[in-house]
Amino acid sequence: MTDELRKGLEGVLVAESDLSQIDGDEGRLIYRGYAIEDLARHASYEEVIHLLWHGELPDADRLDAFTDSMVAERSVDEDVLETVGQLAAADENPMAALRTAVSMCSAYDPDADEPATDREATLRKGRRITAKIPTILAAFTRMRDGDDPVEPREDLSHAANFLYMLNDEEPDEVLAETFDMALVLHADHGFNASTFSAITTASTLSDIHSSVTSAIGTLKGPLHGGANQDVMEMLKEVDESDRDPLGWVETALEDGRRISGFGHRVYNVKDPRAKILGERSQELGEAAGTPKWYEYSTKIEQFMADEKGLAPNVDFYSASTYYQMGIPVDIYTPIFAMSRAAGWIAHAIEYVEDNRLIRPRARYTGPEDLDYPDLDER
Ligand SMILES: CC(=O)SCCNC(=O)CCNC(=O)[C@H](O)C(C)(C)COP(=O)(O)OP(=O)(O)OC[C@H]1O[C@@H](n2cnc3c(N)ncnc32)[C@H](O)[C@@H]1OP(=O)(O)O
Ligand SMILES: O=C([O-])CC(=O)C(=O)O
Repeated sequence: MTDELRKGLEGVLVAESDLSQIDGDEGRLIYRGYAIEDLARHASYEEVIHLLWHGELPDADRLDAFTDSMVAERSVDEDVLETVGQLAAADENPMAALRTAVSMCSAYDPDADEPATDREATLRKGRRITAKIPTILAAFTRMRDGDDPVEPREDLSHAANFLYMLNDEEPDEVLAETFDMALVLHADHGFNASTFSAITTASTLSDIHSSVTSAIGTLKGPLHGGANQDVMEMLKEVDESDRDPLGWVETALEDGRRISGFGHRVYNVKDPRAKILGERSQELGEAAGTPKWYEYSTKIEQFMADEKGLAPNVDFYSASTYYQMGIPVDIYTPIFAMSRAAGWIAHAIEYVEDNRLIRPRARYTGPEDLDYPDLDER
């Protein structure tokens, strides 16, 4: 036992994993050996899920069978949809609504009672969770606007089907491909905070719905996945202020604010995902004649590098990319969850295969040897 205190578990090695590797000094990310740049360019989200869950990129037949098995699970039980509608009517936070709905899905899962050590049952449950999240999120978003949910389609990819269910309109090729790429980029990232939550829950041999529910709650925070929404709110604030982005950021830093989308526990350089999303944000802005979001972003990026030595993380350029795709700002973080579900499930399954209960300790700094006072003496 060591008494060295590592706040935030920084740099502490707690497990071995075949899933993803991050080189924080070189700005490199790989999923099971494949560079994120290659996967973003060539792989669909379905291929990446297969890679993470089954250890290899599928051949064409396997990909078809895997895609069909995901498509078959897109519909959500009526009771869950009704609850989602109630949460929408109550104007619940979208991440909180997703957390509740995913948790509720376990009541309707045919494998709900199978033990966590049953890998195949956990995979089936994980597949259902991953397939249903887009349906839940699209329904929630529509219902709070007073619109009816749109039934999933079987002939569209995971990414295109979500945009279709969100807008009741089939997305064009650029939108579908951009969204698919965003899902690929967010699918896994080592032992980040939400994945660690998922694993901590899994390490008690609890079920995969509980792991994903824990993880959604963890991703929601502004220091983690919640930052993508904050970035867009910042860019809009800059825009509405009519100030130069540099002046705006300078004031924010002087006020002691953190600039969302910058800094990272592992990357000391620009996040490779931010590079890819930045290019896409620029392309979308040029195509739509709205280059200002990308321009604000690059100015802020330069300023943060010069003044703070901090580089953008994945959340910085996903924000303007989603904005230019017409996606509502407060569902950016649930979209992150939609993708990361694949990584959470992969890690939970991998961890349980060589399980050890996660249970660190804290150094006690409170008082000792107090005399217990009677109620009327306090
Ligand atoms: C998908 C993701 O989760 S990516 C991360 C998304 N989160 C964000 O973008 C939120 C903004 N970023 C941050 O708050 C942090 O950079 C984190 C939480 C991501 C990483 O934090 P840590 O590794 O714990 O670094 P820590 O918080 O100790 O910061 C180190 C120093 O950089 C500063 N710093 C870090 N990020 C920022 C930022 N975004 N804006 C301003 N200053 C920052 C801190 O103030 C600190 O300075 P100090 O030593 O003078 O006090
Ligand atoms: O790895 C982290 O700490 C945060 C992150 O970038 C992610 O989860 O994608």
